[in-house]
Amino acid sequence: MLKPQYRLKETSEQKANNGFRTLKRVSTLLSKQKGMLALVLLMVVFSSFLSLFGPYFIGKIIDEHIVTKKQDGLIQSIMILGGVYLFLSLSLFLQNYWMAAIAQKTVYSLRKQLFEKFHKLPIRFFEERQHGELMSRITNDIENVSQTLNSSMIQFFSSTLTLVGAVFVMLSLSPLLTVLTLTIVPMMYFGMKWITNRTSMLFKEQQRNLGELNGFIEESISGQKIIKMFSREKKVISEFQRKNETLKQSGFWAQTYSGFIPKLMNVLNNVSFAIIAGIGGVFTLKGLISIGVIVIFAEYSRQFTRPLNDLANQFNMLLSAIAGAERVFEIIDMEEEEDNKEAVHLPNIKGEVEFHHVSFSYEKRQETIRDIHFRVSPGETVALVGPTGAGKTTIINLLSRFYDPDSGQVFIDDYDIKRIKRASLRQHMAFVLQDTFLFQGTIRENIRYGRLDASDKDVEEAAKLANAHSFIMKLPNGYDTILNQEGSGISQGQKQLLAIARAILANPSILILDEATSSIDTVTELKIQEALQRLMKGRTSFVIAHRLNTIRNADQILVLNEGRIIEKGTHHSLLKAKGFYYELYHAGTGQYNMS
Ligand SMILES: Nc1ncnc2c1ncn2[C@@H]1O[C@H](COP(=O)(O)OP(=O)(O)OP(=O)(O)O)[C@@H](O)[C@H]1O
Repeated sequence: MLKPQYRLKETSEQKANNGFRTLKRVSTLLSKQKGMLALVLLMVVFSSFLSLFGPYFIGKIIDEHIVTKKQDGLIQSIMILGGVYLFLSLSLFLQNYWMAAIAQKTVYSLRKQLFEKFHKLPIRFFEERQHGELMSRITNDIENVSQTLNSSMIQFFSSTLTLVGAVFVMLSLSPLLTVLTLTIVPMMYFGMKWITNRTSMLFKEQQRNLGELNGFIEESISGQKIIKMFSREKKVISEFQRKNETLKQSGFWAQTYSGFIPKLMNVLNNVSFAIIAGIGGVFTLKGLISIGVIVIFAEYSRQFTRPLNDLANQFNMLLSAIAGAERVFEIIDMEEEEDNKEAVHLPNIKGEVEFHHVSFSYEKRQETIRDIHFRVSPGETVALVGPTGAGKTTIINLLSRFYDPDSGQVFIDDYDIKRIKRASLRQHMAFVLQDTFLFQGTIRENIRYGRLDASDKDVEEAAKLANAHSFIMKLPNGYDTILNQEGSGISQGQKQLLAIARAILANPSILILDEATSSIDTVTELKIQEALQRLMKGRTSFVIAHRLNTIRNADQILVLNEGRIIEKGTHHSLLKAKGFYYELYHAGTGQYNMS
């Protein structure tokens, strides 16, 4: 396995640049919904204004009606105040409603793009990466972006506006009291810095521990059978307890420190209130400001400590969403497995295959196969044999264009397969592999995967030819029995019969068969052999062979060792030659030992 190559080390400057670029890209995505976005921004401005105007108006009411005990117009003012808060609520509701729509549309299209991209990437991409990690990009990372778009965008703008607006109004009412009230800002900054320095480290540790614990849980659920087989339950539970304990410890400290934040904000709010009440009171007595101004200040100071706190939180969320979006874009930008511009559809073919001096390596430093050269006539069966790692699967990978040769060519009926559209090429092939992959769905749907437009009758016909019909009919719901991905409920051999039915339905000219190494009961084995004979009849078949019977019947045996074809011929001619094949055949106790 290759190591993932996308984790290149970045300098901090590159990181900032990338972050900025990602942000720009997200805004381009958002700008597709300009109209709605403009409405949201309008509502944000409106609500920020109203949330500043409310306290200001309360202050005015106190000065004009309460302090002076003048009742004229008081009712009207209170009604206006009621209206202000009503519209404030309405504008908050609307901005959330529209923003949720924008965010969901954006992540919907991002998710769609990413999923479609997965299907355009070469198989190499998936072989080089952990599947769980790829899945987390389409789930966790996109969710991260979604949450930030949903909440942080609005909060970011409204916090900034409220903050600027509050300071501006406060300055216009009493510059001196404003400066005194703002003295808590540096205290807040240093206090928050002290806490976040500790929490950011602890949260990372908590995430890491959580990841480890989740990985361990996943592993022990999927490995339940083996755990039970070896009676390792106690060991697994004690290992789990150790990881759980570590998570508890880091979680405890992360929560404890981050729990200080609201306490600190509370203390500082009280300090600012004390400053405003105390010093504001003195100013009022000296006639410098009115009582209403004290009320306005008290209310505003509450309003700007909150946005300051929000902004810090939003910034953290924004950073993690950028990281998420970057991981998503990274895949969206990857080079696709594209067909040649002149690539053609493969018409009906006879099934002649030729490898013309083909060499290939998965990794640059080591050549996997070298100068592979052979020709197969239509309808022939070719057995690929050789020790493990000899390159048998690689030859199949090249024939089906999961990879392309570094040099040399592969021909099907005189078409260089590089000039054939991949999908068209694979339509002429069917695969029966060791590990049959079943999708969640009915048996009928799973067989129909071979040819989607096949009728129920075709499906049953194929199942009969594959010797699968009788076991299917014995299942409680027959062809409508639902299988899960693991195909639990049916045996290994029965899974292979289903794979053969699929291949029969696909009716390919070229067949690729990776024989199972696992032993299957003799009756099922006979059924498989019989079904395979029917399937292979009249088709060019490539068999990664493990069974003596298959090899004996092959028209051609290619003996591979260390990436080269070292011998070629039929079973008899190769035995007669007394070379590598002969050695393999007689290896050890005279048992057949091909892989
Ligand atoms: N995706 C890959 N990336 C890098 N190296 C690979 C990859 N797949 C296979 N190899 C290497 O290429 C060589 C040939 O592998 P291949 O799978 O073709 O062997 P094989 O003959 O099919 O073996 P087996 O019988 O065990 O399946 C091996 O050394 C293997 O380690």
